[in-house]
Amino acid sequence: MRLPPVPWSEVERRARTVPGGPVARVGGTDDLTVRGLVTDSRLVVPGALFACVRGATSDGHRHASAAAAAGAAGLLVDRPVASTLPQLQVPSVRAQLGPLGALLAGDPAAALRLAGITGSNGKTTTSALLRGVLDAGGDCTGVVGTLGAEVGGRSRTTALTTPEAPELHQLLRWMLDAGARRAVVEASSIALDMGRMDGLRFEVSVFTGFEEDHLDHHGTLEQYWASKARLFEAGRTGAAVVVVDEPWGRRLADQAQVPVTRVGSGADADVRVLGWRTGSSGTELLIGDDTGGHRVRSPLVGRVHVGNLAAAWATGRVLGVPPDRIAAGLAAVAPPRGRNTVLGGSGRPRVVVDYAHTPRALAAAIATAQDLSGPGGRVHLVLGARGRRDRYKRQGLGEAARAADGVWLTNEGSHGEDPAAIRAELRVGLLGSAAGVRTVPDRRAAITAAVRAAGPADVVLVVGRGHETRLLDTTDPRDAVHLDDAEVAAEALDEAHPQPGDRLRERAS
Ligand SMILES: CC(=O)N[C@H]1[C@@H](OP(=O)(O)OP(=O)(O)OC[C@H]2O[C@@H](n3ccc(=O)[nH]c3=O)[C@H](O)[C@@H]2O)O[C@H](CO)[C@@H](O)[C@@H]1O[C@H](C)C(=O)N[C@@H](C)C(=O)N[C@H](CCC(=O)O)C(=O)O
Repeated sequence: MRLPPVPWSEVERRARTVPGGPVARVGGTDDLTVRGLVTDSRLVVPGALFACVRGATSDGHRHASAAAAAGAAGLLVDRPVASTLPQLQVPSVRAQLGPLGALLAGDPAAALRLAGITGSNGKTTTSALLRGVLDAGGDCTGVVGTLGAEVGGRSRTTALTTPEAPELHQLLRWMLDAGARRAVVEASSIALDMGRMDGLRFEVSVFTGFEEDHLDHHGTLEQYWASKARLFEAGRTGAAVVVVDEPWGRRLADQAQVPVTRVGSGADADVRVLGWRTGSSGTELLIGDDTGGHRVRSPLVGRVHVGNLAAAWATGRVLGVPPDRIAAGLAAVAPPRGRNTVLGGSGRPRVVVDYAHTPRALAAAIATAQDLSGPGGRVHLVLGARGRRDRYKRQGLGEAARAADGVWLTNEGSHGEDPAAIRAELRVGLLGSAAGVRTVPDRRAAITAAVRAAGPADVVLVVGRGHETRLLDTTDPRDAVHLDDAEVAAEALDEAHPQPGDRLRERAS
């Protein structure tokens, strides 16, 4: 639906609702209207309001003339710029992105029931599960997160886990127009910190777990924690579902000012995991809650999903979905792309492709690979680390990798950093390890070599990139090349371990 343009005076009125200081209008007659809020001059369309955001590498104020050339109707600034365009000067442009993004998207969040999901790991899977649960309960639910945005069988790509506020509101509008009544939003700590979700009100928010990550951005673990905890403030969410199997979850549950449903395996859990088992065909768990015991089956593979499944169950209950509908929803959700994606098997080695990029997630992924290996089987790990990001994690990743039987050190996108230096830092954690460590700098070659070396009972675990399909080795995004770990693994499996049927077909052709 194309929204009507919004009068300049209304934009000004909404801007004044944001606390923090004076709003000054420079130019722009009362009959001026704007259509859409944009933060990137390269994405400006005629009639848009261009928000000049000061960033880490650039300053939107410097791109005002490019925005004007592209047809922007007005500017949102925190200092006046030399331009013929009318300007709205505010104390903080970032603080306005939520309220004005909402206004210019027709306030879609007001018509949607929202669920937010945060946690160091498990956000994407839990979002997909919750969406499945809500749809099984009879709703049409949109979802936005690391894998992009989806509603009613349609999808859109996004660059960030939680998009900048104007894009987020536009996506919510798109979902609403497609018939959604609810939306599940993945909330990254960086987004919470930068205010991308300010102004959104969640019916329920979910916490899937916490470990050290994104310290390049947050500085300290405490600040990282505080950013995540922000999602659970009383003004932002109505209820919380918290996985309490580790101290950070218990801390959140204890300090939250909203009603909390505790999820875990301990006796204090409101939704309790009473037992579980996982294998190559999926995961089964027994959950106990105030309505009794429930058997849950899911095609998702790996013990790491036990908490995600239980959290989705609990959230479904908080939102009033009956237990049989929740169970049906969880059973119907296919594994999200690159989250323990399992290939091979049936007499061939298995390959697991996973997004694990933190030490604890890697340890869990290796444990899952061990669960999936056959008698006497070995785990071959293909490991790298992304360049120019969270360097402090590398030694911990190396340490976690010691649990594998063999490690293939490789590239994960160096982003301009020296790839050999990245591998050297991973090696520090692996020092003295019994695991055989080989270095194959080219990622495609490393995956292929690991698959070739694997026996029928073995598992090759490829971690770090999961669903990602672009690999970047310079600082210029235009240099990114296509590389899909699952695609490479499937090719290597077919080449090194063809199924009997494949050979027959080859001979016949
Ligand atoms: C730390 C952070 O959130 N950075 C985001 C932020 O960057 P920034 O404020 O430093 O922007 P900048 O590049 O300096 O540019 C300033 C402004 O000028 C604009 N500009 C720039 C160039 C130009 O030609 N024209 C123009 O208008 C930019 O669009 C921007 O509005 O605004 C940019 C524009 O929206 C984002 O692309 C950028 O995300 C960067 C790429 C990023 O990698 N962010 C990651 C760390 C992130 O946010 N990740 C989280 C967590 C994921 C997880 O949990 O795993 C996420 O939610 O995705």
